[in-house]
Amino acid sequence: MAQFIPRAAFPAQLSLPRSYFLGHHASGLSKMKTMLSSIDLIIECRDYRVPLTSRNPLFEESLAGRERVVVYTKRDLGSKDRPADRRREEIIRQWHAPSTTLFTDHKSKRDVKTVLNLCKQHNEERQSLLGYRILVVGMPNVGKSSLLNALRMAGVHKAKAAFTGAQPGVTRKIASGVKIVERNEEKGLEGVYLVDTPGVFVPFVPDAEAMMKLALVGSVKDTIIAPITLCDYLLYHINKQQGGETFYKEYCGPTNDVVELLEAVCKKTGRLGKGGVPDTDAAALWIIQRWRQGNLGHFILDEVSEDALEMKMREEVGMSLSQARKQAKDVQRARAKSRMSDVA
Ligand SMILES: Nc1nc2c(ncn2[C@@H]2O[C@H](COP(=O)(O)OP(=O)(O)OP(=O)(O)O)[C@@H](O)[C@H]2O)c(=O)[nH]1
Repeated sequence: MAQFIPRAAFPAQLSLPRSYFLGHHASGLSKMKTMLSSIDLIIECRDYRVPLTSRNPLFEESLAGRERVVVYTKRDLGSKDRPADRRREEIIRQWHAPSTTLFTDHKSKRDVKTVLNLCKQHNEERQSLLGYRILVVGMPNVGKSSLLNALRMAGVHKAKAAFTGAQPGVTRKIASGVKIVERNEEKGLEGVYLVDTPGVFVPFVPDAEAMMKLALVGSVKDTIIAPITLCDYLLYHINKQQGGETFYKEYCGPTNDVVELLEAVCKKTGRLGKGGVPDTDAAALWIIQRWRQGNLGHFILDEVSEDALEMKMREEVGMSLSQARKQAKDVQRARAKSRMSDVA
C-alpha cells in the first residue's frame, strides 16, 4: 500500500472574516481600565493550544502598570507531558519572564493548588488593606470562569460562583470580587478576591489561519466559519501529527479529503438527512467538538520556537487599536470588492 503523505500546507482562505471584536468586548475592556486602580494583580489566561495566537496585545496595552501572571489553560488538551511539551513550556516561560507563567488543567487539583499558592504568596508579600484583588482576563472561552470556580473550591471550599460554557461569551459583565482565600487574622492578612471579566477578542486577526485556530479552540462562535472549512483545517493538523491518521481510524483510512472523512463519519454515526444524504455540516461540528474534548489527539496548533515568538512580537509592535481597526476595515473592503468582482 502506498505511504500516506499529509498535506504540507493548508490553502489560503482569503474570504474568511478576520475580526470578532464585539460591543461587549470593547465595553468590558474600558471598564477594566477604569477599575485598574483597585486591582493588585492581573492573571492573564491564554489557551495552551494556541500560545502565540491567543495573545491579545490589548491586555498588555490597556492594563499596563500592574503585575501580571500568565496562566495557560487547557493544558490537558495540548500536552501529554512529553519531552517536547516540556521544552515548549520552557520557551514560553522564558518569553514571559520576569512575569510568572503557569500551565493548568482546571480539573487538576495540583495545577489549581499551584495557582492558589501563588495568589497566597502575592498576598503575603504585597499585602493589601482592603483585600488582595486579582483581575482575571483573557480571550473568550479560554477558561477564566472555570479557573475562578476551581480556585474558589480549592481555596474556600465553596461551590461555583461563575457560569461556564463551551461557547464564547458566557460571561458578559465584570463580576464583583469572589473570595478564594479567607482573611488570616493571625498573620494580619486580608482575603484574596478574584474578579471575573468577559473575554475580549483581538481587535484584528493578522491572517486567516490565525482566525481558524481561534475558531477551533472556541474563541469565536461556531457560526462564523463554515464547519467544513474548519474541520478541513483540523484534519490538516491531525494528519501532521505523528500517527495522526490513527485518531480517526474508526471512521476511515488515512485521508487528506475532508469530505471523504465526513461522509464516513455520517455513515458510521447515522448523521443522514432526507433521502439518506450525509449531513456533513453536522458531522464537521461533531468532529470539532470531539477534538475540543480531547478525543482526537492532544496537540497544539501554533509552532512554538524562539524564532516564531520573535516574529510574532515584531508583527505586533506598534499596532494600536485604531490602526488595527483601520486594517480590519481595509480587509473587509478588499473582501467585498473581490466578492463583487466574483459576481460580475
Ligand atoms: N479540558 C479543559 N477544558 C477547560 C479547561 N478550562 C476550561 N475548560 C472548558 O472551556 C470552556 C470555556 O470555559 P469558561 O470558563 O466558560 O471560559 P471563559 O473564559 O470564562 O469564557 P467567556 O465567558 O467567553 O469569557 C468550558 O466548556 C470549560 O469546561 C481546562 O483546563 N481543560
